[in-house]
Amino acid sequence: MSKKYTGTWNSVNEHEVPKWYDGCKFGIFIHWGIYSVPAFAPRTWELGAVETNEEWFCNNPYAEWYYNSINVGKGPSYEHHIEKYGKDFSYEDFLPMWKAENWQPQKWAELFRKAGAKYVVLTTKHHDGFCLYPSEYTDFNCEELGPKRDITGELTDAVRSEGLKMGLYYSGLIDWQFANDPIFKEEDNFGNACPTFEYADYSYNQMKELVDKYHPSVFWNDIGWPKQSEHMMPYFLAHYYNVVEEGVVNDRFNGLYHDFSTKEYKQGEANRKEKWEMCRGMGLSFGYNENEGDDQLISVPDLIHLLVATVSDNGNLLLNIGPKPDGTIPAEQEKRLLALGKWLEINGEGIYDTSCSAHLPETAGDGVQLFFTAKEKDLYVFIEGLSKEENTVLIPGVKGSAETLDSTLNVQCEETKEGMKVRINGYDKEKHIICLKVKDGE
Ligand SMILES: CC(=O)NC[C@H]1N[C@@H](C)[C@@H](O)[C@@H](O)[C@@H]1O
Repeated sequence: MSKKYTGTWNSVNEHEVPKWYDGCKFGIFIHWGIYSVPAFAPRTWELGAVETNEEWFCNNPYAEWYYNSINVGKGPSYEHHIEKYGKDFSYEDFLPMWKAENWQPQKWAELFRKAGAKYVVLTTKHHDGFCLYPSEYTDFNCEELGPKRDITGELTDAVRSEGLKMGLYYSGLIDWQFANDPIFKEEDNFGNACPTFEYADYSYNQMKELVDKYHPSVFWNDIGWPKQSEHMMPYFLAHYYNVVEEGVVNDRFNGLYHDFSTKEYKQGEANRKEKWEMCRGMGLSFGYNENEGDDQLISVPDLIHLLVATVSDNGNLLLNIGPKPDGTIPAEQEKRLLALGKWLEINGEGIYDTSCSAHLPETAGDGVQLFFTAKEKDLYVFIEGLSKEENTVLIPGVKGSAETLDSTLNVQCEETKEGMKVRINGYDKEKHIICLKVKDGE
């Protein structure tokens, strides 16, 4: 008999992070919307690298912020809009250009599976207020306008048919259909972006309809929760957990509640003692940005490093893709997903369903980095920075014998008083980070 939650903080605070979420380690974030049509933002900074002040909001690298980037009336996106579309061309005028004519949700889901992802999170309503599902509370949605399909419903079915979990993103506190003064700095709006009871009711009803229609395994709220309905939060969470027993939520609920905490690019803190999730795009944007070609995206080695470093620190990686308006995924993004999947085919045993090891990451000389994960008593050692075909690496404080997850490598182990000395033959740089399994090594 599954636990029944009541609408009280005492009750929902008993909720624990479900094992499936901790074990999944790698998910795909999808930002797809009207903003995918102009697909424009300047390539400036990673979130968290600079202050989110006027300079940030007038040079916003997030292409999904296009509405605000033209609403501020200055900066590269505004100038681009005036030059390319003219000052009388509104954001909503892009809607008929979002046709999704080549969209095949099953192909997306197959790609995510091949990438080694175990869950997906789709934007159902981003800050522009456009709904990627047939909401009962607004006609500003993708069944009535633009693609004229239930994007959320079709993708949810395809993702689940490929054996992945489906999560939904909702912009809880910013909705430019309700409040659209230009945002020049975070404190202007984020704290109280939509300050009406009308919006509080609207957003509560939409979040509940998303839970009831799609039973999302992850409810990924963004920005925050309306102050006017904060007292309703435990009721929503109790309803969500009662409807979706395996449900899990992030930490963007006004700091009042979370199952897992989030980092976004450089913003946010990770504490390995609790479950957290890193989300980022492959470039500086979540929405598709035509200014981000292959050379501007994170490299495959850096992507594999990000996954290993995140997982070894008790995190999940939620890696974003920004599809084009026709429903295709940019080739440079697909290439990276497939490369990650190829690496995970060989090394996934040291990633999926592992937990944090007592061993902390450390350097092993000659620029070699070590990362660790554990699975019951077995220890997995990730070795980054090998360069030669033949390498000798000392793994301090580790005893026993190691086998490599990559069967094309040859590994000999020698126990020394400092730890395990391993000789690795057959390395080449296409292998990126390699993984050794040390039976009973944890
Ligand atoms: C830290 C924060 O509030 N980020 C908001 C940010 N979240 C990203 C996943 C994207 O959806 C951005 O467009 C959004 O502003």
